[in-house]
Amino acid sequence: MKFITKNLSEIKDIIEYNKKLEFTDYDKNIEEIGRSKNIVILGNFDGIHKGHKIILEKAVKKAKEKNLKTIVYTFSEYPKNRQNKITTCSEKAYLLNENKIDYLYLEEFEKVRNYSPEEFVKKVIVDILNASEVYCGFNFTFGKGKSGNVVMLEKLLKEKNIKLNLQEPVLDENNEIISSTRIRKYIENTNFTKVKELLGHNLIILGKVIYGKQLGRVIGFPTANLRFESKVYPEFGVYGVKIHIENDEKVYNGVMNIGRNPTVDVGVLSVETNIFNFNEDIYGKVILIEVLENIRPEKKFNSVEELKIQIGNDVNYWKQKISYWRKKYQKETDAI
Ligand SMILES: Cc1cc2nc3c(=O)[nH]c(=O)nc-3n(C[C@H](O)[C@H](O)[C@H](O)COP(=O)(O)O)c2cc1C
Ligand SMILES: Nc1ncnc2c1ncn2[C@@H]1O[C@H](COP(=O)(O)OP(=O)(O)O)[C@@H](O)[C@H]1O
Repeated sequence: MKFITKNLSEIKDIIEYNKKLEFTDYDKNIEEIGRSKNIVILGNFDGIHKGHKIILEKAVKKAKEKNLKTIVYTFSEYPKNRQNKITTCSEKAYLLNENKIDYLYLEEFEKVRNYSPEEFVKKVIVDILNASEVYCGFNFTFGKGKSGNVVMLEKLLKEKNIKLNLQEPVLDENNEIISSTRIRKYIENTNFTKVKELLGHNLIILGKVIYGKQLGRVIGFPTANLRFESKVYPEFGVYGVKIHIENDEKVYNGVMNIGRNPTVDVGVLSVETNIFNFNEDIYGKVILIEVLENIRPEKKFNSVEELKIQIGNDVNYWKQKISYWRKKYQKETDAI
């Protein structure tokens, strides 16, 4: 997958994590997509849930049949869910690449926010994206103040000889519409069975390992700390996770704490993971965490000694669970 963006800082984590994702010149990529027609997929795609994946799959299949490229056109930072997004730009890029998209176009919202629906179709879909077909969901809106809906989009595209493929709502097992809003609630309530059912993958957290208090190693549980992003997190607490490390083929198990470390800290928000059977310096490396299960809420202990005992219990609990699953599913691999 290639990126079309002028804001490199938003995707630097994913580019470091996956060295195969080439970053090429903005102008060169714009020129490249202008050379032949493309399949364009429009939407915010927060989370890349099962509904999104169905649109992506259909678009990719069509592109293969017609020997065309797929472009996901989305906003890099969308004001509506700046604070409570499910996926950061880098996480979205990771998931879109998994779904075999050719180009990810990250648009600056400010640049197009005042376009009328007509202008948007002409300037973006026709002139820049060079679309032969467009895919989007039933509730897609566009243009100044969200003045355009899918009915208007279909009409405007038809005038330009572009076909619109509209995706009807995708339902979950209880016949409820799968939506980013519902998934956000399930994440906050730590209902990871539902999160996985609606996303079609485990909740992921991708980020660079930064320096913390350097106390973890002293109490016997070093933790790889990630910067706290403005996005939706499960409630403060301890979680069983899988960890993938940049440039490392292995998948590791571990336990993660999200919170303010009230026992020892003045309240800095942190996301930190103790990786099992691991002993390397990974400061500055990008890691990807898959969140599997809630173990317990974060707590203020009376002493660091008590905290240390409890972390030991958390680690043992999760290790036992892993060995139970390994036996049950007869898995040979290190990570569950
Ligand atoms: C599995 C696990 C559980 C944790 N639970 C708590 C907790 O309940 N309360 C708390 O104050 N800190 C908790 N922490 C965070 C520790 O306070 C933190 O890891 C330690 O202070 C080291 O921080 P550092 O990585 O910045 O050096 C937990 C950490 C881990 C790995
Ligand atoms: N098993 C492990 N789990 C997590 N980090 C580890 C592990 N082994 C070594 N490390 C390294 O140690 C660092 C964490 O040590 P820690 O004392 O908690 O320092 P900090 O407070 O800076 O995170 C990690 O960033 C990583 O580079």
